[in-house]
Amino acid sequence: MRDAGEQAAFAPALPFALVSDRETVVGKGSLGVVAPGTAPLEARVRALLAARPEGPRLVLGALPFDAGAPAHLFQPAEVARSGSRACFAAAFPPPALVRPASAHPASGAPRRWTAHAEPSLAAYRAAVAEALRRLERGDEGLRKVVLSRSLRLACDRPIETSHVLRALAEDPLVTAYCVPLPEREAGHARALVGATPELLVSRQGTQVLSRPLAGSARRSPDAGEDRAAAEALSASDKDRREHREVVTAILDQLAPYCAELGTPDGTSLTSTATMWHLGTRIVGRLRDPSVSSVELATRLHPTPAVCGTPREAAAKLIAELEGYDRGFYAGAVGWCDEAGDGAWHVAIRCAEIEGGQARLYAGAGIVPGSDPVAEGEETSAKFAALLRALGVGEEDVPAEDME
Ligand SMILES: C=C(O[C@H]1C=CC=C(C(=O)O)[C@@H]1O)C(=O)O
Repeated sequence: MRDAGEQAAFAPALPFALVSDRETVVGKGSLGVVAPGTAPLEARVRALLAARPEGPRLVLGALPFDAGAPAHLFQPAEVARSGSRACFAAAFPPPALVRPASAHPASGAPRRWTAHAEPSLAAYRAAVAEALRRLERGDEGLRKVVLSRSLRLACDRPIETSHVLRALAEDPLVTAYCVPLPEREAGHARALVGATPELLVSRQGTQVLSRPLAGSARRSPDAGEDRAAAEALSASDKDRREHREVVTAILDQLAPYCAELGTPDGTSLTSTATMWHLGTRIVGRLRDPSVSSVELATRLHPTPAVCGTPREAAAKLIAELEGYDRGFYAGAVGWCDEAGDGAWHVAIRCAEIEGGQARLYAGAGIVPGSDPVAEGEETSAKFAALLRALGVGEEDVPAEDME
């Protein structure tokens, strides 16, 4: 574990950004990092802000999937916020030459990519089949588990993260994000970059909002097929069960904190440029306005949209069957200010980029009745937005890993 001195030396190589039509937050530089420790994260956030009264009154960053691993939260040296995308263009100006965002305008010759799946699609299907056996036996009361796989990409030159972020932010239905991470090798900028459709929790005054998603279908460029995919998802009992696990868990976790709590619109279809999902808006009013957005995020995370139910049994099965550390994938990215207001988005549809390497992650919720082939196909569909933003062609990924 790094000590507090090293943490404070964090020098982000690129800005932090959360970008959507509703809210954009851009942070540059770092005045200090929330120290690791055993005190609750919200107390450590307050301690950092109290120690540096000269800086912006908020922290930005990422929470890892494993709630026991250290969070990466820092106080930026400068921050810009807007209720639209206004401050995004100023921090990430579009390149002078107008070409498709995925063409990486500064790079000259076309980029060459190599890709391999880790685990392979075949191994992922086998893991899903094993999870189904455990679910059907009811081991440890298991009802749902979310299993992921990853794609490792290597480029013949450094990946231009800001181009990737701009390309992801073209989808108006997602929150695009870039979280600079501490470098592991000098000069190899490292960042978590993605485009999530899912809000873990936001808090503004006493208003609490969560918008969980679970249940998915690939979108189609053909309007008829696209509508049919949406209707099949809406009617799918398997997907509705998968979704209900998430909504129930979030309502249960929020109930002790809220005077009013409900799902005023019920469950409905929602989409990104590449996927359909089932979504539910959960709204609440806090009993105690001193409960911060970080505290709410750490209580809710990991929801059954990324882990499963019961939480501990699902996390154990994920560790056994996935066999890799998810890092910040399936964690949360966001911000929290001194008053406790803030927003935390589920860190999915993302890649960890480091120099010329990118590791993409995608997962799918498994419940009794899931099909290993269909779940594998769902993870392939979830890679599509990132592959497009990186400028990686389907032909660059081994066909047997992208069916
Ligand atoms: C875990 C992921 O998606 C979650 C969010 C929406 C729909 C999901 C699903 O249908 O399985 C997942 O729960 C991911 O994209 O890696």
